[in-house]
Amino acid sequence: MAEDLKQAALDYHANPKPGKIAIQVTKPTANQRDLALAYSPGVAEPVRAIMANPADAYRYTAKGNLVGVISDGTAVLGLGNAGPLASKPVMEGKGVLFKRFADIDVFDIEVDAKEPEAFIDTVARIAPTFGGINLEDIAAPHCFEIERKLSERLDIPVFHDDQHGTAIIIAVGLLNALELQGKALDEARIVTVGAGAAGIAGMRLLVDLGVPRENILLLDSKGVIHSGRQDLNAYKAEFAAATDRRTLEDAIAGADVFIGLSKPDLLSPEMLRSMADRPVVFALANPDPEIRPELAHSVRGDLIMATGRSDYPNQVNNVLGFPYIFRGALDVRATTINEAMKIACVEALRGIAQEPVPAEVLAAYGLESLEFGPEYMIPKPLDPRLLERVPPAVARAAIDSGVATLPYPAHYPAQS
Ligand SMILES: NC(=O)C1=CN([C@@H]2O[C@H](COP(=O)(O)OP(=O)(O)OC[C@H]3O[C@@H](n4cnc5c(N)ncnc54)[C@H](OP(=O)(O)O)[C@@H]3O)[C@@H](O)[C@H]2O)C=CC1
Ligand SMILES: CC(=O)C(=O)O
Ligand SMILES: [Mg+2]
Repeated sequence: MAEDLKQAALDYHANPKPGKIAIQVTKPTANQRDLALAYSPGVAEPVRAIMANPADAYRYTAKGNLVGVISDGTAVLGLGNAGPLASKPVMEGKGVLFKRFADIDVFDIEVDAKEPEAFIDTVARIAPTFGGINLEDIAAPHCFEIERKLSERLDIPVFHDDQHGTAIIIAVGLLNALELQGKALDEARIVTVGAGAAGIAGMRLLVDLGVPRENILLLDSKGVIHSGRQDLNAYKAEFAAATDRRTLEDAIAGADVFIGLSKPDLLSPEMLRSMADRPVVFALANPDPEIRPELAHSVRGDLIMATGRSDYPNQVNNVLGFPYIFRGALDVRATTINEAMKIACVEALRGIAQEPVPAEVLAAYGLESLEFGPEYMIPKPLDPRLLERVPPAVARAAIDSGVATLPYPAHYPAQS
């Protein structure tokens, strides 16, 4: 990152007051009567109502529009185990995105828990506060157990964003990028570096969407995940390939797609040169991608390139997913976020990128024109159509798949 952007980022977070998000009071507090309603004695009435009928918590408290963004700080972006305290700017950032894009309130919670059980117990104990739990930046393999056990224990949606949010956006981007490159999803040879939360969930969703497992080579820090390895956890073992290829250099030769969910600068110019014609390169590590777009474009002119960042075209980032998935899930009070809801989100997002771009999106990005193509194959985060289209698709899928407890919202489609 350029030095001036680094300093600007620190200033942005520090001034005019520290952090990026604050709490707002939503009811009058001007006089004695207001206080008598807000607090004692008035507050006892909703307490009594909720004691008699727990569902009244959704009527009388902020629970129904409140998501817990919760991390243990073990996989903060691509910066590794930064710890819970240093994860707080990212968690506040997710809160900003939830609020800005889907009007969802967030408490960010950073938990100092070394073991999954301690983390699970902490989240389960505070869960009554929330309408949903967004787990963030929790390293594999603990993230899988944490999400599964919390989902079993709680009757509100529990969603590990780095797994499913990322997987959904990768699928959207890949479907559109392959279409532009004239390649079929079920024929493309895919090499993914990073077999953690994002890598495993991303590949699982692609398999669900029709990618043959044998078309995927997955790599971790030790190289290709192959059937001869004795050091694989159960999640990596799902993708163990019968192959002689061992390194990224071996794996990438002739591949159609590179997906990076790992660390900076792992894809060299020579490796990029060795890929098939018209490749797709998603270098998604944040903040520094597996290959810089400037470098990639200087190596070959026939690629479609995406990063996870806001300052390049084609931002493949879970910001396109989690605000709208939770909006749809909360609005029908879904008990979980299931595969049908994820796939509905993929379809809704995919279509938006293929349609004409509204003037307000052009204005937000300082562009004169933009159309579906190599430099625009996924919607821009500031596109108001995201809120209009994605929550309805998710809500409908929740209803159709039987996990909604409220009917389709009368006020849909939501407007930004
Ligand atoms: N653009 C987006 O929307 C998103 C991007 N990401 C990015 O993906 C990356 C991973 O995140 P996440 O899955 O949550 O983290 P995890 O900690 O769960 O997984 C990290 C994975 O990266 C692998 N890895 C580390 N170093 C190397 C290396 N030198 N070569 C190959 N593989 C390596 C690890 O290998 P091993 O298993 O051997 O330790 C592990 O499999 C981060 O950079 C993050 O910013 C994540 C979510 C969303
Ligand atoms: C985008 C995101 O969630 C990550 O890089 O971890
Ligand atoms: Mg994350």
